[in-house]
Amino acid sequence: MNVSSGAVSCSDYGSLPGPRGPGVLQQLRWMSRQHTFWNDHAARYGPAYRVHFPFMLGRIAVFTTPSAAKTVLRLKPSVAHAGEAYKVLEQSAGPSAVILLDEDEHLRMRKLILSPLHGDRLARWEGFCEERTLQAVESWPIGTPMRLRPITEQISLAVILKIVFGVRDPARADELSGLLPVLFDIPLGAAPGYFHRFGRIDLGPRSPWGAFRRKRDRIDELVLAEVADRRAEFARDRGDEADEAHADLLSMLLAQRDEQGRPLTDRELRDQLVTMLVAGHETTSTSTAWAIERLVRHPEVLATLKADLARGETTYLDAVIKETMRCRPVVAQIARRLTEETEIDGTRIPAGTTVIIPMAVIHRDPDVYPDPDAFRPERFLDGNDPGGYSWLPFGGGVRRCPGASLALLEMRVIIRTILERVELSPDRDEPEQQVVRGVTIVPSRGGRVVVERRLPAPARAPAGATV
Ligand code: HEM
Repeated sequence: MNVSSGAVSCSDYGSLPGPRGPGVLQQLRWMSRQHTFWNDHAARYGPAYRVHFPFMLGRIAVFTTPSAAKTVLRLKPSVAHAGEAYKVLEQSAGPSAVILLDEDEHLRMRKLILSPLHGDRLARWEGFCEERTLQAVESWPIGTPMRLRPITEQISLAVILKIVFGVRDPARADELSGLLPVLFDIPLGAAPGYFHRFGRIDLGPRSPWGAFRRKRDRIDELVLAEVADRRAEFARDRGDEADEAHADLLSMLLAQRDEQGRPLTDRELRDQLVTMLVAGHETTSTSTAWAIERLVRHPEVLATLKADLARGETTYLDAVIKETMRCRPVVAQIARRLTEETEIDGTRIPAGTTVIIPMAVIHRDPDVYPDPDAFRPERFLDGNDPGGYSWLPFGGGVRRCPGASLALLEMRVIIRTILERVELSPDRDEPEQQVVRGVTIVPSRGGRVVVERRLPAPARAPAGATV
């Protein structure tokens, strides 16, 4: 058995409190309001409780303290399987996607996809991101409410398409961009197909699963056509990744060989590419929209940020981003399936149980974040940062989001560029509600703002060169 440190006496999973109602209702409630579900239950049952989702995960133990998060995220990869816990994503991501693998297979694939996401490689995308943001800002109407989230989504999508494919064929990239939302904004009628094969009944293009499947098949065709073109290109000129034309993920994956000298299969390539495209833009664009949603409703924070940016400083901007991701985490929880009985915060959790760490609750712990509803970036300044396992928007341990540095870079560039070029106000005073869209939590009205006026370009060198 795995044992967490610090436990004095130990209780069993069965003694954990939790709702008595049917599991189906528990799961439906979670699906409609993930963050509220975890918070309401924590308020009622305390820092450790159990729930049951019959169509997904089954028996679940929920832990809401930073110390439990630390224990769970430091468990050996052979004991805590994230791939198994995220199995519900298989219909979008594909069975060989890095997020669905565990242990050695996971480690191998993760190493491969990390190559283009290293800090020093990322700087090259900064100029492209700024350029796309400026193009978008120029077309914004003055005085008319508009939704920010679709705009930030387009910017992040353009960036991730460049990083993943390098984009040789713009028409293919455009068609792909239009189709991708079906993989994360899952139509209600197709949702049962994610949980069970009985939900995957194709009654033609107008049936929910039929429509979903056809779009997914078309995405696969487009991705595989790109893979075929690039395999041919690779065989011809063997790209050097130092050369800009081969700095994308696909070029890097094409060059990989396993111990037997075999390249990745088409299926493996498709699953990594699609996962990166989806995971790599929806979360980032939503977080960016939340940051602006929070800023326009907190004029004093906005003024401090603008003054800081005008001095060429980005410390406060980083604190604003951290505070946004604390109080509006776009992913509400992370999960691990235990392969062995494990003791967590003094409770023995049997093998086969899924352990959930809901960031949506940890980020609101008043002992760590006093007055948790207040939007206060100062919490993260001057050594106040509680750090460690209290701030987990990107998850943690060996499964920590590999795109975190890219996401933070994009958020910095997009927020700074927008604030330097336009003066924004909220379309109404009330904050936007947090609503579930697929696997992320988005602003209920899309992050609506009004452009009050345009601002003159700041006297500052543009960000790194355009790729
Ligand atoms: C604000 C933006 C983002 C947020 C909040 C976010 C959040 C997360 C979270 C919570 C996880 C699960 C971690 C765990 O279980 O411990 C994850 C995994 C992952 N994310 Fe992100 N993510 C973001 C951006 C990105 C970007 C930009 C990319 C790609 C470029 C990306 C690719 C992935 C992948 C491939 C995984 C699976 C990693 C693995 O299984 O080893 N994400 N992300």
